[in-house]
Amino acid sequence: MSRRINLAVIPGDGIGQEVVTQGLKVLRAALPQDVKLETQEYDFGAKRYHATGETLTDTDVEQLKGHDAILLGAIGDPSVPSGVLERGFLLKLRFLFDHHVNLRPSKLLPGVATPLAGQPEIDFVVVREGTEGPYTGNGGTIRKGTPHEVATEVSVNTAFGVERVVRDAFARAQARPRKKLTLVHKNNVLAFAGHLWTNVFNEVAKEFPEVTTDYIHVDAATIYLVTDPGRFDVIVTDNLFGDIITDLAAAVSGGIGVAASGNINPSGEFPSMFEPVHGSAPDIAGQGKADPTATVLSVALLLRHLGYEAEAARIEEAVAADLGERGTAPRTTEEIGDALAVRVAG
Ligand SMILES: NC(=O)c1ccc[n+]([C@@H]2O[C@H](COP(=O)([O-])OP(=O)(O)OC[C@H]3O[C@@H](n4cnc5c(N)ncnc54)[C@H](O)[C@@H]3O)[C@@H](O)[C@H]2O)c1
Ligand SMILES: CC(C)[C@H](C(=O)O)[C@@H](O)C(=O)O
Ligand SMILES: [Mg+2]
Repeated sequence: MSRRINLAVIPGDGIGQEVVTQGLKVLRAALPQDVKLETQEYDFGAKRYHATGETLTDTDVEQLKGHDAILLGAIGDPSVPSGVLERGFLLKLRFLFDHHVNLRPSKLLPGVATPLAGQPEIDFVVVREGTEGPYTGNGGTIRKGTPHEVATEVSVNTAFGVERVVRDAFARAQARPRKKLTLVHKNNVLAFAGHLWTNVFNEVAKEFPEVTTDYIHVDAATIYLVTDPGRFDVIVTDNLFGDIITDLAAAVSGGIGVAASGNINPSGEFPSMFEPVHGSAPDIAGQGKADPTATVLSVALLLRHLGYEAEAARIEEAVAADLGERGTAPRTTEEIGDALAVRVAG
């Protein structure tokens, strides 16, 4: 295991800086003395865009390649046209660094409020494909701005891309106690892509006889995520469906403020990037209201990815203990970060 972590830190926009500061605080508290943490901060986001017109240059990409991992707060700001930073920075980086496994765990911890009735058992992982689907920018517009405008946004699904993420999801299901994998798609309507996903899923399933499998249409999946989330163990799904169901998954398992994610490049060819599922939350930015827990849990995913399992587990235990005792009195972003850092260090 490397005893040095060379981390790229991208606070980004809105609440990004606030939550990343707390994430780094907890990271420092979790690391043993002999692990040297080197961080380099990058100023990607709205400010840089307004100053230079750039979102992510070739030079930036080369520099980012030199890091062991990336910690991102969030990107996106009302002062920048929608999509410019999301596509020009975030998706560009996910694609260039081949982050094809977008890992989004959901666990309802004891004592944590959920809008669902009772206290259902929620402990599942969504493996969201991260480089294909309707996200690739394959589309166009004709007769723009006229009453006869036509817009297309093509969903790209390759056998190569689907197979590698499905295989990853099977391996993750195999490693979990329940060993269950659910394919979520919409193969009754999106027949071409749905056929490819279903076929690949069924083929790869033959290599994992211990894994129980099922299939659910994405619309029905939103029902079960609310009425029977305990049925899920690992879910594999395409990029857009995964985006949508993981916000819903967050909402039922403690809220968007505690939902973590990893954009993983499993081969290690490029650094993986860890970030909260949420965005830059301009509605609460700069007010100390953002919950940094999602970022802290993303730091735990980052540590696990780099081989620091004990440190990752300690962060998760600290979060579980803190959430269990939170009560209703509101705390600031910094107060939550401090409390977590103390628990982790203690
Ligand atoms: N990975 C990313 O960088 C990322 C992810 C999602 C959205 N975005 C971008 O962020 C901007 C805002 O998007 P949005 O409003 O659709 O989604 P959002 O996730 O930023 O906010 C949705 C709601 O959740 C709340 N929220 C989010 N994070 C929270 C936290 N840590 N603690 C407490 N409440 C929190 C917000 O206040 C808001 O009410 C847009 O520009 C969007 O494109 C970026
Ligand atoms: C901001 C946007 C590009 C992004 C996505 O759709 O993947 C976000 O919603 C997320 O969930 O990380
Ligand atoms: Mg999203």
